Amino acid sequence: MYAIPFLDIPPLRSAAGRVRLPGSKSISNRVLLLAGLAAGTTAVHDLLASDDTRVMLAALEALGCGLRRDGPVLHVTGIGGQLAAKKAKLFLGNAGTAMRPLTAALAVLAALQGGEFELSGVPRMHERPIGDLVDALRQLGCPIQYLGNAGYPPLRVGNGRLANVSTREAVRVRGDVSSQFLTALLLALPLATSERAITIAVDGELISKPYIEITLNLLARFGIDVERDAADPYASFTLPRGSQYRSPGDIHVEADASSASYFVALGALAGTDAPVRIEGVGLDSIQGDIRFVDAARAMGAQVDGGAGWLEVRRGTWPLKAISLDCNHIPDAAMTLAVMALYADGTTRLTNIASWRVKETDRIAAMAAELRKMGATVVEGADFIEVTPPASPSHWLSGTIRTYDDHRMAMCLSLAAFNPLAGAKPARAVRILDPQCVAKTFPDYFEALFGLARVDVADVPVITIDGPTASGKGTLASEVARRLGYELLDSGALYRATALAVQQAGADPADAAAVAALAAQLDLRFEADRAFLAGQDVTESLRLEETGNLASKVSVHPAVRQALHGLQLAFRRLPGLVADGRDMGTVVFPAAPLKVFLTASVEQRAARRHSQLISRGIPANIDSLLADLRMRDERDQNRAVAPLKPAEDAVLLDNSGMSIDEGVEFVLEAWDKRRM
Ligand SMILES: Nc1ncnc2c1ncn2[C@@H]1O[C@H](COP(=O)(O)OP(=O)(O)O)[C@@H](O)[C@H]1O
Ligand SMILES: Nc1ccn([C@H]2C[C@H](O)[C@@H](COP(=O)(O)OP(=O)(O)O)O2)c(=O)n1
Repeated sequence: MYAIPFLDIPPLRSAAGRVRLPGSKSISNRVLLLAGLAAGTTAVHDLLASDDTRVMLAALEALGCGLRRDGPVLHVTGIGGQLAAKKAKLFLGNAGTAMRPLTAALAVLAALQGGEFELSGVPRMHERPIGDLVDALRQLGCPIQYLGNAGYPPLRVGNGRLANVSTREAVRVRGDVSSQFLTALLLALPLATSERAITIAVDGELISKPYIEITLNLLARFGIDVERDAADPYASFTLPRGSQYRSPGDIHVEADASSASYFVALGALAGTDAPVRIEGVGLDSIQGDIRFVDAARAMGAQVDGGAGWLEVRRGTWPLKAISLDCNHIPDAAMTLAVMALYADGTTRLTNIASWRVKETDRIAAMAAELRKMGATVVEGADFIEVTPPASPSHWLSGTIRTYDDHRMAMCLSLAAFNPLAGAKPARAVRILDPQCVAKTFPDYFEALFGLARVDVADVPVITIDGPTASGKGTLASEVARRLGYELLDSGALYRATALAVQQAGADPADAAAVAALAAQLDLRFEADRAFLAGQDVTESLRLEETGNLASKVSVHPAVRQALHGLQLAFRRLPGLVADGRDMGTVVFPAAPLKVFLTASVEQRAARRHSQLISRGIPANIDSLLADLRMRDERDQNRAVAPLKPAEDAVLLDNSGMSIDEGVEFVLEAWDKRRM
């Protein structure tokens, strides 16, 4: 996950390959609640790991459910319909799929068994309406109190005493604001069927019907068959008398069909040479958003699929503008709004009023961000109309706000596509707060970068060269972390070559022998450790002795040549920070930002001294100073790729600077370049 303030996505050109998607959020949280209410243990496979499931799991734990991880499987032992804890305060973040059903289930349990629970969330959750659900639960006689504004969380359900739950009359609930209220009642009301069946009657036209189908499908998996009226299957739902949640034993969570929409769109936009293959969800999905596939086809995508897989290529190009009622695919429809940037006319998406009460007001947010890309957008209470930029030259690069909304971030990342080869100016986008994708798809950007193809010249590189102990490694790794970029510590390659020379007992002066070892270097980096031929060399790599030997073997042109390709391969999405001696002069001569880092030799010796001492390695300042001078001398005066600033390098003497000041200096210089 990119836990950074912003992520710059360079111009993307095409896409191909395979992606396995994380589990569906809607299915995950419904399954968790049902398993938590049922008696016995349910083994949940492929559960989504995300912010929204984490808050649900924390809530279940607080309510006394047993949770046990066994590799990828989560075993949930439910409370069997009996409150184990009668009081709890539950924080539910921004997870509507946790807030609504837990409100309903706990309101019923608290009324029947005497309990008191507080449910709260992040500020945005406290702006998302829940009044219609509360009204429905109050009809049953469940005591519920608003702790903030009437109609919105936070809430207190139950008051510690038993209440009379009356189920004679049908419970009426509005269906035209959010289908999550109906889902919440369907999931919770089996708890109140001991005396008689309960009917839920829907007022108004039910929106997001496919989500109700998911709910009914999962209830059936847990042994509850909801009765419906054949003539009007969305008008009322009856839970039979004596309904009991029965664990199915094992249950698999399908991959998220809404998440699939980004990769279906990717294939439609950029699957030019080979398809984008999506695994974990397919044409057999129980999720309504799978019907996004039809919408994508209507825009021109070529989609194949089967049980648990989809393959998407570009078909018609440019895409065809469409006009579509999106009631059946409310979440995935956002992806259509971004595909509309690449269409041959105006795309109109209607019946999307529910966008306004999601993680953010998605109609307003989408309109604002698409305009930044150069589109013309008209918005109404329940529709959006997107007309693409007049021509590629009207496309704009931009900074995308994401409004703490995972789907805004994922959709708008697709705007980084530049399908017209060589179109100038190429479009890049900056995504603010990229970690908001953690709500449903923590590794979304990694998955995108795994499929996207670029012109390698478009992948930005920042080079940091300088003498030993100037702080290159420290500066480079922090700059890379802050930008979410890859890191190349080129010195480590020369150091690993030095170790290989040592192990082979080769002569460091024998250029051909050393170059042969460098060419076959079996070096692997894994979670901050380095392995040479399978052996952990993290510590020996950093020894001064190794650095000095590296300096000696690196004078041979053949050795440098042998390591050249390896270094270039580090230039990957979304960008690279490379540190060494010749990053700016030889390996990445066209890098848009080159830093030459120096500090006085005395300072550097002192830094190295304290670095070694802090690692428990004995060191002597005088001999370090002598070694450093010798190394500077050799690195600066060798014939090939000597240590020197590139002509266009920014010089940074950090003798009097803190590490943070150095980092800020480079990030500011980078931001200026970007302008
Ligand atoms: N202003 C500074 N910038 C970077 N590093 C510094 C600074 N001041 C002290 N140091 C310390 O200097 C030591 C050497 O830094 P390192 O990154 O290993 O250098 P290099 O990669 O250039 O050999 C580290 O312990 C680092 O924490
Ligand atoms: N791009 C590079 C990086 C390192 N080298 C050589 C020269 C250096 O003295 C050694 C060790 O480099 P390294 O950057 O790991 O050393 P320091 O951390 O600066 O002490 O490798 C090089 O020739 N070219």
